[in-house]
Amino acid sequence: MALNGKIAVVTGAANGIGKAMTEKLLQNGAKVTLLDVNETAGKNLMESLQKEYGQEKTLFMKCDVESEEQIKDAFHKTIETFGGMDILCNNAGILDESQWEKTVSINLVAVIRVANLALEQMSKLSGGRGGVIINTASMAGLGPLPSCPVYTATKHGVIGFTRAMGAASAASGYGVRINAICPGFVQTDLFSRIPSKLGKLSHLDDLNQQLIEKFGILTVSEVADPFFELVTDETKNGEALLVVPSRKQYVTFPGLP
Ligand SMILES: NC(=O)c1ccc[n+]([C@@H]2O[C@H](COP(=O)([O-])OP(=O)(O)OC[C@H]3O[C@@H](n4cnc5c(N)ncnc54)[C@H](O)[C@@H]3O)[C@@H](O)[C@H]2O)c1
Ligand SMILES: CCCCC[C@H](O)/C=C/C=C\C=C\C=C\[C@@H](O)[C@@H](O)CCCC(=O)O
Repeated sequence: MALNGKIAVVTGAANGIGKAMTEKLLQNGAKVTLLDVNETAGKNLMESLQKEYGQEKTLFMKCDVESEEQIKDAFHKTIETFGGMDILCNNAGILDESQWEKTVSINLVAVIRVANLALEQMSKLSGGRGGVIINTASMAGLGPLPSCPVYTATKHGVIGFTRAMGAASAASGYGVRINAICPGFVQTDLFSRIPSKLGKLSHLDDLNQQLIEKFGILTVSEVADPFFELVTDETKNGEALLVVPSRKQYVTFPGLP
């Protein structure tokens, strides 16, 4: 999928991995709507990107992925402004074991809500032109992080949803590929805040340090390249792509007996 003229929406676009996804998409010719609750960071980034890529290439909207109304407004504004919607980067997420309901609400419920609302716009069966959805899961969606069991659960859920929804989309003829990117540890604000976000399991942070030693830490740019492969490789659907400093790997899952 060449990106010139393609139109993307990125949630959690103002910082971290979402910001890197946004920049990668713009570098390759796409137009991008940036969505984030952090209005200051989002507006500052949009102004910077408009100077680099042109006024007509980016749009920022303050948007809380927990709000169905705000997501619907963002998709309608994207289509009104740019003329369509081809790519969704379902990326916004938090890690906060002391606010576990909010973590589930943002990391799983909202990922499902945003994907379903995007399919209403993108599916060829409802007047869309097809495209691709990339859900941001995590290595914690493939193996447990004892210090953050709720976060682990949400990311396992994102991978299960991705695999099932990708199969459903193919079987239904939506024309929309759905994949998950599963980064290991990535140097971002979320990563930096972890020790203060573990709640009653904060005594287990030393286990995290052991895992960080084992797997290393990615830069956001190191996530952007494999992400771009999931966007552009039209053979990829229902995939979970693990990314750690030493390797990237399409995960194979045990089949049903
Ligand atoms: N940093 C890591 O080690 C790592 C590894 C694997 C996966 N992830 C996942 O990558 C995604 C991005 O995380 P990050 O590390 O870049 O974090 P980050 O905190 O640096 O950036 C997340 C962005 O999402 C925004 N956001 C948070 N809640 C939101 C909401 N309700 N609505 C809209 N925007 C919201 C924040 O304002 C922020 O700009 C998350 O889903 C996270 O779980 C992170
Ligand atoms: C406490 C850090 C939270 C960061 C959240 C972010 O999503 C990053 C997660 C990164 C890594 C998670 C690793 C989980 C590892 C264990 O499940 C381990 O058992 C997996 C072993 C897999 C292997 O190949 O050995």
